Amino acid sequence: MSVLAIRSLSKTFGGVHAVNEVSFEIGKGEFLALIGPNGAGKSTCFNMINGQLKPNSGEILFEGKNIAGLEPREIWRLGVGRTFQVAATFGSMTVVENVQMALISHAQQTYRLWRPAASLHRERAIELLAQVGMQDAADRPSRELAYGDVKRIELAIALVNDPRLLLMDEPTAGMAPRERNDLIALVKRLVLERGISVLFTEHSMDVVFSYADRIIVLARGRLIADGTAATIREDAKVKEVYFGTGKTFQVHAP
Ligand SMILES: Nc1ncnc2c1ncn2[C@@H]1O[C@H](COP(=O)(O)OP(=O)(O)OP(=O)(O)O)[C@@H](O)[C@H]1O
Repeated sequence: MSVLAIRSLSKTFGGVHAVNEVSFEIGKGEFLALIGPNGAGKSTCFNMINGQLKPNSGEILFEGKNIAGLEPREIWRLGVGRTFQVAATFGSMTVVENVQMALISHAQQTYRLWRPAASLHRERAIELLAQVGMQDAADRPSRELAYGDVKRIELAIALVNDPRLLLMDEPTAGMAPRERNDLIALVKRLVLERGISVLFTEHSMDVVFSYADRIIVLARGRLIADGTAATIREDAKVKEVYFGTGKTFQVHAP
C-alpha cells in the first residue's frame, strides 16, 4: 500500500483550476519531487495535503485514510510532517529550546508549562539535532545561525512527531547551490535511514534530477508526467512546458 495516494484532486479559485483532477502516489521511503513552472499548482497541491486548503473534490489517502479537508493539526498528528520557518519567530531562543518547544507542543503540553519545564525533552531534542548534524550548536541562540543551519533546525523540528510522510515546499529557497545540495543530501540520508517518504518542491533542476527517486510534473493544474529522472528528461510534454524558461535538465552531480 502506498503511504500517500492522491485521487482526482481538484481546487479552483474563482474560475482558475489551480489543481485539476490530479492523481499520484508515494511509496514508503520514496523521495518524490513535484515540479512545474510558476503557477502550475504545486503550492495549492501541498496546501491541500497539509490541510491548509480544502479541496473542491478528490481524495487524499494517507495510509489508506482519507485526510482531505481535515485540519492541519489533525493531519500532523496522524504522521504527516512539514517544515516550518523558525527563523523569524524563535530567533531569541536557543537551538535546542526551539526543538524542545516543538516536542512539548507535540506532547500537548501548554505553553505556560514552559518555564518550569525548561529541561523537558532536552535529551530527545539533542538526539534530533544530532540527526541533522547540529548537536554542537544546541545552546547557541537561533538568530546567530547561518541560513543553511536554520534550515537544518527546521528539519529537526519536522521530525519531532516521527512523520511517515514529510512535506517540504521549497526547502532550499534562498540558499546558495552548495547549501542546497547539502540540505537535500541530508534529507535523502534521513529518508533512507528512517524509511520516511518525502514529497518536495524545488526550483533547482540540478537538485531534483540528482536526488529525486521519482519526479511528477504539473502544468496549469494538470499532472503531465510521472517517472524517473531519465524518463522526465526525455518527456516531450515536459520539454514543451519548460521551453523558453531558461531551465535545463542537465544533471550536475554535486
Ligand atoms: N489563494 C489564491 N487565490 C486565488 N488564486 C490562487 C490562490 N492560490 C493560488 N492561486 C492561483 O492558482 C494557480 C496555482 O498557484 P500555485 O501557487 O499553486 O502554483 P505554484 O506551482 O506553487 O507556483 P510557484 O512556483 O510560482 O509558487 C495560479 O494561477 C495562482 O494564481
